[in-house]
Amino acid sequence: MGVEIGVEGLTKSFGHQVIWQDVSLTLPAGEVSVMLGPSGTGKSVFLKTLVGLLKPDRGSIRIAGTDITALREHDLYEVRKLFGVLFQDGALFGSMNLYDNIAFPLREHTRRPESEIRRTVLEKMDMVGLIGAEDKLPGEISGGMRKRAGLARALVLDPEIILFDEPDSGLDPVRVAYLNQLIVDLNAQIDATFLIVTHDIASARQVPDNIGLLFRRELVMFGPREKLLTSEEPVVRQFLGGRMQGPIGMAEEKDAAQVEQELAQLGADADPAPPGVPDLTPRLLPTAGITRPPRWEAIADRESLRQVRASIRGKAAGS
Ligand SMILES: Nc1ncnc2c1ncn2[C@@H]1O[C@H](COP(=O)(O)OP(=O)(O)OP(=O)(O)O)[C@@H](O)[C@H]1O
Repeated sequence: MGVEIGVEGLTKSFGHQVIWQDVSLTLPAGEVSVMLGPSGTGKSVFLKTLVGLLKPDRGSIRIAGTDITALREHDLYEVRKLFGVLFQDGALFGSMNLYDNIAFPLREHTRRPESEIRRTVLEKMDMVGLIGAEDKLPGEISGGMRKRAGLARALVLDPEIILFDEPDSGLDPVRVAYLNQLIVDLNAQIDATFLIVTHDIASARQVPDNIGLLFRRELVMFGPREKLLTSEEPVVRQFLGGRMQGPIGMAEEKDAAQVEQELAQLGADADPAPPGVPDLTPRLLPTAGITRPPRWEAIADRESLRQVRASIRGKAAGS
């Protein structure tokens, strides 16, 4: 069922620049978590720290019970095998066709025979809908296909944890919708813990079990999707509402006086999500036909219960 990642008091700086400090959270085993935050708040740095590519200044990262911040490079190499990472641009080798790109980790890290490699590569290409594109070069396919090829490559070593660095960047809304469905379907099919870094609020509303928000060098909040989506914390509401009014400024945080002035100007009426009114977008469920593990059955039951309640409330309000 994937592995749990426990982060405690994590701090990272480059020279005098503190990126974030005292970050504590638990990524529950097998669940999908999303990390949000304005540009430059250190989301990619967080992913790189989790996978051991960057060393934190302080704090611990427990993966399957081991604090990886205390490990030497050789042992970290073993831990990294637990991870599959989907980099922003798919990070494919431009001169290799998709088949060889996807086979690459298997040829590098295992001694499996080519027949077995072939079976695994085709299985993962099938999972991401790329069968038939084996001979294509990365330069010959669309951005969406490159992301899916990157995802197939992240899957070949059967990772326990998959990190997605802005999987939606550079994709049109329709491709983002397909990719989100693919992420949910994969989570139902494989036993892995997912962490997705994204700017896309629509994805954050529909896809994860948990949402976190990095801002002002801190983890403002991390918790179940429902908690964040109904939060009245100003930073969370501004970010999830995609609004200019609030503590988050164009280049950096605004000063308190400016925030007060804007909120006063805005007035309660203009706020699209007034306090106390939960805006719960329905959760994206695995495609029909995919066998759901008990975790997803429970999510689907909760979702249909929520829809029944919403329709009863709607009828009561209309009568
Ligand atoms: N290796 C490094 N050395 C020095 N500074 C770095 C390094 N890597 C990242 N930074 C700095 O850390 C800060 C956070 O960068 P990061 O890419 O993690 O932000 P982000 O939240 O992922 O941004 P975006 O949403 O725009 O991708 C930036 O100021 C960046 O310049």
